[in-house]
Amino acid sequence: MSDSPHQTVLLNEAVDALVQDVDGFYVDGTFGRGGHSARILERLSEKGRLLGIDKDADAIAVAHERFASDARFEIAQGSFAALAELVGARDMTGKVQGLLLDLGVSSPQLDEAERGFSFLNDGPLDMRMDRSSGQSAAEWLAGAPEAEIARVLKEYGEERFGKRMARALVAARAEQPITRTSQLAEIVKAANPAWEKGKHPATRAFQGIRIHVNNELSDLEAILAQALTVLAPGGRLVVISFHSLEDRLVKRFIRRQEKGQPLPAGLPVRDEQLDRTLKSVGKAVRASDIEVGANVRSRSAIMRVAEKL
Ligand SMILES: C[S@@+](CC[C@H](N)C(=O)[O-])C[C@H]1O[C@@H](n2cnc3c(N)ncnc32)[C@H](O)[C@@H]1O
Repeated sequence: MSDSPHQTVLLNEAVDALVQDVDGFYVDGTFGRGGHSARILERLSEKGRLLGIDKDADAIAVAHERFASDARFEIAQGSFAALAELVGARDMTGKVQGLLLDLGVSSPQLDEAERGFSFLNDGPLDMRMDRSSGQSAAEWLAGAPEAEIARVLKEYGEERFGKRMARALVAARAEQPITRTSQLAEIVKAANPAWEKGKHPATRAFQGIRIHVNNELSDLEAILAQALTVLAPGGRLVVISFHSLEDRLVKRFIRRQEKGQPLPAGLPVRDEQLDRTLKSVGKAVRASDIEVGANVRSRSAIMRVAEKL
């Protein structure tokens, strides 16, 4: 397991927005290395409780090590898409005071070559946050039809040369299986005719494949819907996203819940009959210049907060 640290992004901003009741029950859906969790626990009283969730066995090991002696804390291994079940099993449905999501991968996941997330460090082409289930990136690339690869690169990687890269990957795998991150990076790099300034030419392709392999967008959609049932009235949803696809999902979800059920125009409906479930709190928050200077990963972070009505 990598012992490289994870620099927590928007630490004060997220925890300030999240914790409104120090005796409450909170969920950190993306435990990572516990940066946000540690700060939440500092804020909570003896009565407060925190449930951490992570897909990654390394994160779970850190949670046991770091917070074993804190009776207010509990960790669950699995996808945060199982939120309603995890909260229900603790008899806390409708009673959660705050749910935090700090999406994407942690620095240790990226830095450890063996995890296969990085185009900079050569390693086995894995990219799974949960290595005990699902297909690795290498397994997926070995069998996926060209059109599916192109769609993943284009939709999830927002890679405009997705089709061209998919063609190159299919041609390359006919010669030799693509099993290393360096192989993937080289093939994609050679198929990229217009390198963006300041960006590795394989950045978008790696992002797209990672999102696909980990079901990142469908997990996010699933947990957002469940947040409405687990949160208590006044409870907060705090989401930190790192790319536009995630942020768009979060922004649209909050907007839809703020507006309530769409009704035919002209119906004589009072405001309170609209079935609104959330109200957004403040504007989207970005990392300060000081934070970006100290941690380049925070540059793309955007945090949105909403409160259950
Ligand atoms: C950016 S890191 C969180 C860092 C954490 N806030 C900290 O300060 O240490 C994201 C973590 O969420 C986990 N993760 C991402 N998607 C997940 C999902 N759908 N279910 C459970 N864990 C997930 C990853 O394994 C990773 O450990």
